[in-house]
Amino acid sequence: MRTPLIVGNWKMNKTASEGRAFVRDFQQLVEPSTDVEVVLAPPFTALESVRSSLGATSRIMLGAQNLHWEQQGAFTGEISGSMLLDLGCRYVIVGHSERRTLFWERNEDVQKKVRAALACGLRPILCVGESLTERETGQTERIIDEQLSAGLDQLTDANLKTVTIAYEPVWAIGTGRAATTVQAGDVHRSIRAFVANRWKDAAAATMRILYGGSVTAQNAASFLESPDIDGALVGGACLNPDSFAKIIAAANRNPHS
Ligand SMILES: O=C[C@H](O)COP(=O)(O)O
Repeated sequence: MRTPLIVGNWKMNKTASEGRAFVRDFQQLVEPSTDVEVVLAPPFTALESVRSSLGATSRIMLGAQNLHWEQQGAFTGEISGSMLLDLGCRYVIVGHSERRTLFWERNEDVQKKVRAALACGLRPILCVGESLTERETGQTERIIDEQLSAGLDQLTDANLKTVTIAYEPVWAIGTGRAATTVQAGDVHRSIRAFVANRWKDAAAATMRILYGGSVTAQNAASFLESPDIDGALVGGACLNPDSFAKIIAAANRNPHS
């Protein structure tokens, strides 16, 4: 049984006080049941206000959008996993395509970040996905296999169990042009097969694979009905409490076994 996971990646949006206002409205619309896990991933500067607004008993979890691979030291402007853990984060997004393309993160960097997250007890959400050119030139599978090979390299079974993969075709992010459910379903199936071949069937069976890229309240259900799509990594549509709550409701209606 894979519990659906819906993650809202706020990217560089919302101040700390806007984060408080979001939580106030959002909690009136949704308090997740045991059938779906919900993670809010605000910018670093809003983590504390979101955490305190959610309250100690909320089932809604906190995630971060990035971390540095070192625990501490002379890395001006960076944030470590243990700092995030101390702020109440349970999840951290690693290797988002915006980090890879705008901030030059390489597979080697992503690998170090996944390991650093696991070492301090955070659950990494490893993002993979192809660009439009890579899809059009038939390289989707190769690119994703390389990203998975680097990100999951040498992880123990216990560690693999706490990793989530997010498939985000770069051409679908923020464009309003989501992948079709068939396109997403095909890649999700091949990610699961890759994990099964390379690691263990058991790891592949329990690993959650999220779809991300122009997910909306309108199209979420069609993705979540697909047997290999275990949730969503949502950007634009998570910034509005109402549309994000509707995406969560779609996950609640589509439990996977
Ligand atoms: O992390 C979220 C993704 O990049 C998707 O963003 P989007 O829903 O705005 O396309």
